This record gives sequence, structure tokens and C-alpha cells, in this order.
Amino acid sequence: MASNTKPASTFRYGEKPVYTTSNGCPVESPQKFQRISNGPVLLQDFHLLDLLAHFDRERIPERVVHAKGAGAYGEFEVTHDVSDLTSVDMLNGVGKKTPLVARFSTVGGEKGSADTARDPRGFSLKFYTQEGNWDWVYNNTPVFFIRDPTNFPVFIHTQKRNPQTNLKDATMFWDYLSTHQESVHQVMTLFSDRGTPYSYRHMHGYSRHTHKFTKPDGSFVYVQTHLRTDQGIKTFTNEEAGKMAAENPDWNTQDLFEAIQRGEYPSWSVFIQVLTPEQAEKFRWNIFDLTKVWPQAEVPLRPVGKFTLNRNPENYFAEIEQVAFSPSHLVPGVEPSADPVLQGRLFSYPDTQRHRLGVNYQQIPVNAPLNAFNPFQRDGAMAVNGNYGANPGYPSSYHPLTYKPVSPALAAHEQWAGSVVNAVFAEVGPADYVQAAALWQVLGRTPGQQDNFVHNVAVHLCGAHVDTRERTYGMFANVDAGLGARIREETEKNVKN
Ligand code: HEM
Repeated sequence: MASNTKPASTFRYGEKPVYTTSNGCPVESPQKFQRISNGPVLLQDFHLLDLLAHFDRERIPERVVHAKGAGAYGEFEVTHDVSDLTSVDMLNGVGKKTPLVARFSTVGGEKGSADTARDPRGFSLKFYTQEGNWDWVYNNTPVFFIRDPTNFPVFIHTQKRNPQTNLKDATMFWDYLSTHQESVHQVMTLFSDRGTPYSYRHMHGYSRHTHKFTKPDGSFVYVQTHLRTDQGIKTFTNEEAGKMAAENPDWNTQDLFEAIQRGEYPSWSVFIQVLTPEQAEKFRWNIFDLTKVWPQAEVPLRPVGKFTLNRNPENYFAEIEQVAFSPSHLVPGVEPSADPVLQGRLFSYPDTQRHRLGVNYQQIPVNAPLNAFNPFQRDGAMAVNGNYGANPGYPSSYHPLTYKPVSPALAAHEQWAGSVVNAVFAEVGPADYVQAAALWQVLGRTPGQQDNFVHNVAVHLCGAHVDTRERTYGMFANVDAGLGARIREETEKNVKN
């Protein structure tokens, strides 16, 4: 056959298309190159130059956090009616199904790092709804280290590599945490065995942030979302996770891919916690404080739906590396809350994706919404969607578009007035240790879990400078005096030199 008869993207693995240069010119041999006898190679050999030049540009920036990950496609189904709370189209109608793509990840490691590292896990979903893509960019733990958006870059720097040694650095790690003790609740989760999940299939997901579910009449409720694994929670101990990191650093990636290949489709049940604005005002905890949970005894879980992952990607780079999730990808019926960390995130994700993938990242097939139409965003590198053809790039009176009305003026809770302040979210105080102390008691209900926690902290903290160790013992003593003493004793036993 002299040439191919269909576009490259439609060939399936195993077909035998004609090999060509990038401009489609058939090539006699993938190995041959043009040269003068056994002398220099020729600049006219486009096949060689094309191949080398493309190879030279294969890498794009890895994600600044959550660089190592795995993903798959699936489907969400509504199991319970929530139309009393929200007009989100995807949630409207029991039995309604919506396609999705998921990506799981570790946070601090590079793209080639070990899957079983002690780290929170990213848990991202992109739903392709009729009213736009709705992204849930969640984690596997219910709270986070920070509640001030300014702290994210500096906190992450302490979890990554030391600028001089290029090594992970226990002093830096604990120096940050012990001087920002609002982190302690998340530290309690991270250093329990939940910090080393057995697989992506065996962990829950949490929105952590408060969002708002809205209705067209302008009313709304505050919600937090929980994704509960139907496979059950399964974790590694510290030593099992370390052994797996050495033997198979890609264990979680392999586990997810092979489970789906075997037809063992993992699923999660979706629940929400709901507070009315009036309840939120009287609630013991500030609902915009990302370091606190809404205790389930006070705010029960309400079932919403279920999702299942049932298809592996055909191409990892195209579909998983290039997928771009953002908490700002919302749809009618859901809005961000005033949580300052969430507000910071609304900016950060599309910003980094314009850098990581380019300004037209929403045109990449895995990111492309079903029904988007925005001809006022034109041109730019890699505009591959036809660039809206002859449609005017402004709101033309000759070719008006259809503009859909949005909800009426929002209720009292959304009318903000006040002076500009430049302040931290809140000073750390006794209330910041209450939920961490409760978690310490919860760990005590499963035999061995408190011991594992103390051990997991000790073998990490022992690498930190003595001043930092002392301050960290104080932090754990603020949670529980006995816990502080046990961590001191176990850590000092492990200190070398
Ligand atoms: C101010 C705080 C935060 C900032 C500035 C921030 C920033 C970022 C950035 C820049 C990325 C890389 C995105 C990309 O390259 O596509 C990322 C990834 C991610 N972040 Fe955050 N983040 C913050 C807090 C959080 C919190 C609180 C959560 C969980 C509730 C979270 C969950 C994730 C997840 C799951 C990913 C991976 C997304 C994927 O799979 O592609 N982040 N974050």
C-alpha cells in the first residue's frame, strides 16, 4: 500500500498502517539515514531530523505537585434524589448516568517516584456533564495541613527536596509542621497507616473544602462530599510500604490498570454532608477552616450516587498526563465557598495548566467539554478545534449568541461588606488540637494502630535536628500528653549519632 487511507488517530493498536514522516511521507526504513558514503549525515534527511527534533521535545513540565499518578475512565450514577438541594444537571434524576475520567496520585514525589510513599493521595474526577465539565479535585484524607492559601507553596517546599542537598529533609519537614501547628490534625492522619494506602482502589476520597449547592431561586446550602470505597479500606504498614517502594515503585499504577483489565471494576459510593447557612452560623467549627472536619455524628452522611471505573486509557500521556482538573471547573448548581484555600486553588490550577499544557489545554480531547462554545477565546498555540471558524470574536449584534440566565441575586450570606484586612485565617489555639485528640482516640479502637502511629512518626522524626524534634514533641503533647511522651521516647531511641 502506497499511503494510509485514514487519519493517524483512528488506527488501533495492532493494525498495520504505512510508516511515514510527520508530514505523511512514506518512509522506506525506520533505521536508514542519508549520508555521504560512510561520512557525515545530510541535513536534507527530513525523516532523521523530524525524529530527533520531536524526541528532543517529548517532555512537558511535570505537575508541580501530584506528579506521579494513574487514571481510568468510568461512569457516575445518581442513586438518591438531591433536587431539594441543587439544580446540578448531573445530579438531577435518579438513574441518570454521566461519563467521567479519574486520576489518582501522590503529592510530593516526582513523576518517577514510588507509589507507596507516605503522602496524601490525590483523588480527581472530571464529569462530562451536559452543562460543562465538573471537576472534583479531592484527596483521600478529610482535612489538610493549611488554612491560609499563602502557606501552600512554602509548605510544599518543605515536603520536597532541600535546595542544597537535593535530598528529602526531615528537619525542614518537621520544622514547618511544628511551627504551623494547625497542621496537626492532618499529620495525625498522614502518620497513621491511612498515610500508606494499599492501593488507589482501597481508599476514600473527600472534598475537604466546603462548597455550596444552589438552586435557581438563589437559595443554597453548604456541602462537603465523601467518596467511600466499596472495596473497603486497606493499608500498608510503614515497613510494607517501604518494601513495596523498593520492589515495585509503580505498584498502585499496576494494581489499578490490572484490576480494570481483569474486569474487577472499582467503585465508590458518594455521600454529602449538608448544613444550611443558619446551621453553619451556629456550628462549633468554622466551615471554611480546611483543618477541621464536620463530625458525622452531628452532620450525617446523605447518599447521592455511585461511580465505577471500567475502562483503562488507551494512551497514558494523551489521556492522563494531559488531563487538567481544576476546582474552578464548576457547573450551574454548585459554587465555591469562601474557604480561602479553595479560593486560592480556583486561580492556581488553570494557571499552572496554561504553563504545563498551553493556553488551549481545554481543547485537548480528554479535557474538551461536550458542549462548550466560546468564540471570544481565539487563536493561541495549538488551536486545534477549528478556532470557531467565521464566528465573530466579540458579541456581535449581527450574530448574537444565546445567553442563558443565571440564578437571581444570591441570599444574604453572599452579600459581603467590610474593610480590607491582611491577616492569617486564625491564630493557632486550643481548639486546633481537639479533633486531632479525637482522632488519637479513634486510632485506639483498632488494636496496634496507636503503636503504628508512634512508630511511623518516630522513624521519620528521628532524622530531624534536635530543636525541631523538641518542638514536635510539644506539638504532640498539645494533642495528648501521653502521646507527646511516647513519641519522644520512641524517636530518641531511633536517633543516630
Ligand atoms: C492553596 C492550596 C493549593 C494550591 C495552590 C494547589 C495547587 C496545585 C497545583 C498547581 C496542582 C497541579 C495541577 C496540574 O498541573 O494540573 C495541584 C494538583 C492537585 N491538587 Fe492541589 N493545591 C492546593 C491545595 C489542594 C487541596 C486542599 C487539595 C485537596 C482537597 C488538592 C488536591 C489536588 C489534586 C488531587 C491534584 C492532582 C490533580 C490531577 O490529578 O491532575 N490541592 N494542586
